[in-house]
Amino acid sequence: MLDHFSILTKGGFVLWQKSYAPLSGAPVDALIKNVLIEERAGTVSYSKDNYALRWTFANEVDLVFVVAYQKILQLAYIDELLETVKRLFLDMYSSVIGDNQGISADYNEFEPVFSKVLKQLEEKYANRPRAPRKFEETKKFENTLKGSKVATSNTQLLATASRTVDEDEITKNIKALKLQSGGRGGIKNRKGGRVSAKTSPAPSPDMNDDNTGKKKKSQKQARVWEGQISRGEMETLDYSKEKTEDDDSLDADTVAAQFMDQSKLGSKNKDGIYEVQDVLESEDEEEEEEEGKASSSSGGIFSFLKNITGQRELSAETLDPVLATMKEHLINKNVASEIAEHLCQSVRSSLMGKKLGGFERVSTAVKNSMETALKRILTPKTSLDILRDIEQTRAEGRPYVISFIGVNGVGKSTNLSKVCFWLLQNNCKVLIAACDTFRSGAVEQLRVHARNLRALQTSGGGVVELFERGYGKDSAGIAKDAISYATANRFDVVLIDTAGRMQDNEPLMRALAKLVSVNNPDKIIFVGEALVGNEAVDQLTKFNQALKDFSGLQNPRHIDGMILTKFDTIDDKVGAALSMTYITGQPIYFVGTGQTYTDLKNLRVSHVVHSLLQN
Ligand SMILES: Nc1nc2c(ncn2[C@@H]2O[C@H](COP(=O)(O)OP(=O)(O)OP(=O)(O)O)[C@@H](O)[C@H]2O)c(=O)[nH]1
Repeated sequence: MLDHFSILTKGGFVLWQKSYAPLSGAPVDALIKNVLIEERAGTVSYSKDNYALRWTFANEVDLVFVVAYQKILQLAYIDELLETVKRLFLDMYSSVIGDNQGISADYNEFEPVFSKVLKQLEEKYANRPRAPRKFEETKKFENTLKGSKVATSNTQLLATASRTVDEDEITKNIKALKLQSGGRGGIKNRKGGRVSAKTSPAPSPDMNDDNTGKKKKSQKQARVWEGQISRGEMETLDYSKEKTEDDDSLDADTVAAQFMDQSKLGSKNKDGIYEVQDVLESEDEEEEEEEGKASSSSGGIFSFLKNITGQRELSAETLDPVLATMKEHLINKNVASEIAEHLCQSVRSSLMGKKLGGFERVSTAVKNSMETALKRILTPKTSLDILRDIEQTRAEGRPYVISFIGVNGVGKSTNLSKVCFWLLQNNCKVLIAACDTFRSGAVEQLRVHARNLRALQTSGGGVVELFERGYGKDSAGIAKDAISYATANRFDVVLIDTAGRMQDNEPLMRALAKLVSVNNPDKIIFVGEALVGNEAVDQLTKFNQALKDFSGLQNPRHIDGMILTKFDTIDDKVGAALSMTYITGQPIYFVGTGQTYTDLKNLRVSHVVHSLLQN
């Protein structure tokens, strides 16, 4: 028995609903928020707490039909119920569902119709062989069907009645299994999701230079992992006792000349807040956008779809070729293929059955729908105003804590330092906690940054200090000590630098989850390269999973946002911005655009959407 059926407008207004049991935890609201609004409608089902939810669209009138039932139940009639109810409801009411989507109409007469349909379907399916859910069951089921008993007595039943549900269910199960075994492996093996850099990295000075005028031979030394370091080495590397303050005599102008680009400096807004620059739109971008608006089917933006001509009603036949082109286009822009597929499915679900007006083309409808979907995904759902949050924690008498996490070499330390520069420009007192206790050179790298930033700030308002305890020690403990020190000494912000780690390295992921659960930072920022392709899905999913699985907390934390680095190397292949936002549902706080402290920028949604959709 099902628990609930709703008929809603796509805007979330309920036209008609029927509940057979009180619903706990608002599963339909969760479906709207997490699936329909987040452009995940291309998926076939959604589960929330104990409920399974399925739905179908009537795009011609912008309605959604949703059914909720206990997920332990195997209700084979759900698909047929949804389709039948949709057909009958539209037969009865399509004339009243006009411009205001039938919000004021009375649907009481639908109640007996619905009940009758449900009863008939329940009876019809009661006598069928059960469609299995798991693959082992599917196999058994297939064998049973092939076996003499069922084969002789149920051949006809299979050929007719079962077709709509059981066979489809079996095919779906088998397909799902293939996807599980092949799909995930595919992502992992296809590390080559990377795109080649079209523009070379900015020829700016390397921030890892020790400022002596000589470049280090190599930027990094070999990583020394926990357990491999000898006691002697550890003592040599433990700088916690001897603090080197003598380097504060650096001249601000010299450092500025090397590590800042005046032309890239942000500016103060009317409230006196220092804001970093926006990623610059390409010179002809705005022009093209106008062009695209005026004539989206002829040249310029979206012309990659232009050869596909339109027809009156959108069907699988008319939509699929356009969506296939769109998917390929998104993948070429470096969107993870899995996500390009989900998105196109979502757009497909929202367009099927829709009637095209006048001379509207299929490609224009797909383009418009995709543009809306991209904007919806990329628009931040939480505030990006870190400075306001800092004000709040300052009032609470504690520092605001941000931890920077991510895989190796993506630019965590460098971009942490750029964020520190931005905070210093906003008069904050910042403590950098050197919690990469694994890679030799990591602490010294931060020391150079802290020294440079201090030098740059001699005329500014902020203050920066480094909290370091050397190598080989528990990073969670060091972060804790740093936060206590910052609280006692009235720092506004603690920036925790963590060791880079691969998402499959369980011991290191456990250590990260511990750092997070012990210190409960205000923000967990994932630092990821804009170059990453399919690998983005695996990295973010596994980092989030580890924070959940290894935290030991009842309410585990997750990634709160991202910094996308090396944005200067990707030209218009901005797909990683979309992939990362789609997977986490969290915003991109900044993008890194080079190797100086002024190479930190804001990323505008319009810029990403435009770059993704232009030729
Ligand atoms: N072009 C470009 N290079 C960057 C950017 N951000 C960082 N880098 C460079 O990327 C390299 C790695 O940066 P790090 O900050 O050491 O990376 P990390 O993630 O801290 O490294 P691990 O601690 O080893 O995990 C350095 O050479 C940086 O200068 C960026 O936005 N653009």
